[in-house]
Amino acid sequence: MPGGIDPHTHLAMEFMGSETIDDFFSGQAAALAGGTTMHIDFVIPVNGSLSAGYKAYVEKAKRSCMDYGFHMAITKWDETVSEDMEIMVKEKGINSFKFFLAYKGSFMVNDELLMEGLKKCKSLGALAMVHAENGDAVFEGQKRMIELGITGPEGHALSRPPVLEGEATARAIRLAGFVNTPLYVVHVMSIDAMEEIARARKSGQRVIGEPVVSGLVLNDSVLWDPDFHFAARYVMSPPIRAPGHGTALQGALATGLLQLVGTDHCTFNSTQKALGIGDFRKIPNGVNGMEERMHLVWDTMVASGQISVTDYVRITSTECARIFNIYPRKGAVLLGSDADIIILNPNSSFEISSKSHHYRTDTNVYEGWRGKGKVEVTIAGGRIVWENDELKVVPGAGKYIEMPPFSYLFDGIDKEDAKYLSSLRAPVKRSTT
Ligand SMILES: NC(=O)NCCC(=O)O
Ligand SMILES: [Zn+2]
Repeated sequence: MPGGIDPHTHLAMEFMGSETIDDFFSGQAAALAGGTTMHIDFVIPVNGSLSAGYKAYVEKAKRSCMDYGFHMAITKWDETVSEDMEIMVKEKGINSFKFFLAYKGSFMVNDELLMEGLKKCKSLGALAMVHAENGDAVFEGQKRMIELGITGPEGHALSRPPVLEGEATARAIRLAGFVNTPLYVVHVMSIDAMEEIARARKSGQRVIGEPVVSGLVLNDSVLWDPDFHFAARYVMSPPIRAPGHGTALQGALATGLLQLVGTDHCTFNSTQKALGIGDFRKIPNGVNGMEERMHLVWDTMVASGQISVTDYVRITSTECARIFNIYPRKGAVLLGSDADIIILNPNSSFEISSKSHHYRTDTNVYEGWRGKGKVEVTIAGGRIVWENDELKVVPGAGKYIEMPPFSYLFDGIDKEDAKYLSSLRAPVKRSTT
């Protein structure tokens, strides 16, 4: 089957101490256990420029073992950002931009900035992505928890309940509808957000929903664990939800209400997570998933009989390639495609442990998980790169994949816009006499 494509990881959270960059480059094997291409979110610190960030990350990515592409996060707005976006799309092969509706005081954008970004994305044929949580309300929720004396990791979940994810998802969807441009909702973690996406799609709106492995297979009980260090490992945003959300998200994937599975891989080690002892707001957000995605989705959804092998290929590979406009080069085994192929043995089993994983980080949120369905061989670009649990490729072998704008999600938007304009019955010609 075609190799996995991870639509969403966080390389550049390294400026916050994340070790993801090492997982990706030095840890090498992580994503090759079934993944052949990854998509990296690349968050520029608020005072940096898009062009400078791009240059820096292109340089680092030269060490990559696997093919990769970039998304870029937009955290502020001015003429330079707008011009840089244009350069990124037209000259650098970036066709998606992420907007954070959460993280008040750092990455968060307000509605005005979001709309500027949506309009710019539309004009460039680039896909707007949103981290959908109401950042102002989360801030309020955090204050409430601290006032109640709730300072541990459970305060993280309690301060940003599903309703705040649902609200931001609905708002982003409506604003994207108002601008009439496609929208991609990253890390959908709750029924509330999923239902907003499903409703919008039913009405014909161009909205894509991406749940992530952690949200599909874990539940929030871990955040109530009496051991701070254990609980803190699971802090990510939006939070891992109460039992019931994950199974509903699996059902939505199975029935096509949600479209593809990401990881939002963004690891922090125990020392970094311990920064939040006594104040959950200081626990760096993020969990692993890059190395486990293909195995866990197979185990929980295919081995359990919930979806077919064809569906598995669609949600782990093909749909991502189509959305980011690199199909059929990626996401397919066809004449002329990149020959990215995995051989997954449904009868062999896997076990996850921080002792054997290929990340730099010292913990694994899926510790002890055993399951069925193991990727035994990964072929990238026609060459075996992973076999017998061994990496057979050297840093630098991965290629940068340019992603052209105007994916299928933009088909027909011009006609819809023309229809809208002709529906206005305005301006009304009036005589002033
Ligand atoms: N998701 C998460 O907790 N960490 C990565 C940054 C983000 O996307 O929120
Ligand atoms: Zn995010």
